[in-house]
Amino acid sequence: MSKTRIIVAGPRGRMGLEAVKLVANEEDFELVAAIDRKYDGYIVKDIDGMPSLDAPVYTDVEACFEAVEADVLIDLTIPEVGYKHSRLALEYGIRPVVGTTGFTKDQLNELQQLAEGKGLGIIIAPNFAVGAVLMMQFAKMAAKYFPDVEIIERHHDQKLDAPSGTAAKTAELIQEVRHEKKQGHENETETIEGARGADVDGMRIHSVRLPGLVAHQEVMFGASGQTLTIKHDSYNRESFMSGVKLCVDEVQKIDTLVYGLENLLQ
Ligand SMILES: NC(=O)C1=CN([C@@H]2O[C@H](COP(=O)(O)OP(=O)(O)OC[C@H]3O[C@@H](n4cnc5c(N)ncnc54)[C@H](OP(=O)(O)O)[C@@H]3O)[C@@H](O)[C@H]2O)C=CC1
Ligand SMILES: O=C(O)C1=N[C@H](C(=O)O)C[C@H](O)C1
Repeated sequence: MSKTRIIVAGPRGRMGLEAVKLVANEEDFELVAAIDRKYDGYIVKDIDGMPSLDAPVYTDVEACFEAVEADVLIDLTIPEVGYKHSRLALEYGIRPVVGTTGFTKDQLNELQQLAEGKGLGIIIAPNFAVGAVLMMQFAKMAAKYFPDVEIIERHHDQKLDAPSGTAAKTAELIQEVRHEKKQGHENETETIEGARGADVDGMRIHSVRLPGLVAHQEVMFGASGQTLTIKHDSYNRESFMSGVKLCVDEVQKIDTLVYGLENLLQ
């Protein structure tokens, strides 16, 4: 069987480096290029801290897609760049697996249309950790019975987007089963702006950013005389890699956009 030919965008990042290591360690995967904004013309193994791989590095994405035959692009960058990479990848017949968070609904719709037009798969997964996906699913189940809910996500202080993609996705899943409800006292006021967090149909999202954290989320439900808390912690970035591998395998079998790893789990 031939190997899956993979391009990683963002290879020096916290997640990108872990993804490069995954590709290096999987027998069925081959790194055919990396997209990096600083090391144009290098070979991956010549960049400090990278595994010993001979794949070329490109800064110009189109030049990369023109020159390199690839099956899958793994994107772990920033939203504007990840969106641009995904569009171009689809144009070039390469299937994107996107971990980058912060895409807008319009961007998701556009990518879905493009993927379907081309008959290609694309997977956008706000969280690749299986435990986090289960946490979101359990939260959705609980929200049917507990409409009062606050999401508290905690991340390292280098994270750019707030709320996290996982929190946004959790809120979307809860919205599917929860009727809009303003929580808290009807006359509550914020004496310091933002004290009650972000408001999604009346439910609240709180984003904590501190050094020392990796990626953590609690979904807390309350009802008369009881609370229920569903919690997930990622203590390192390896926790995301089995999900990345699953997405690389699955994206080659589909011809539309899949948003969320839960859609791939049996
Ligand atoms: N789906 C999931 O399970 C997970 C998703 N994420 C998401 O993945 C993304 C990356 O996270 P993380 O690895 O922690 O972030 P890092 O900041 O560590 O890495 C981001 C990478 O993107 C590159 N980059 C930044 N700006 C540009 C640009 N304008 N053009 C090209 N490359 C650029 C950076 O290069 P440079 O060093 O030069 O800035 C770096 O290599 C985030 O959106 C995060 O939310 C994170 C963890 C899990
Ligand atoms: O930036 C991160 O670190 C993470 N980003 C994703 C998100 O925004 O939900 C996934 C995970 O929480 C780690």
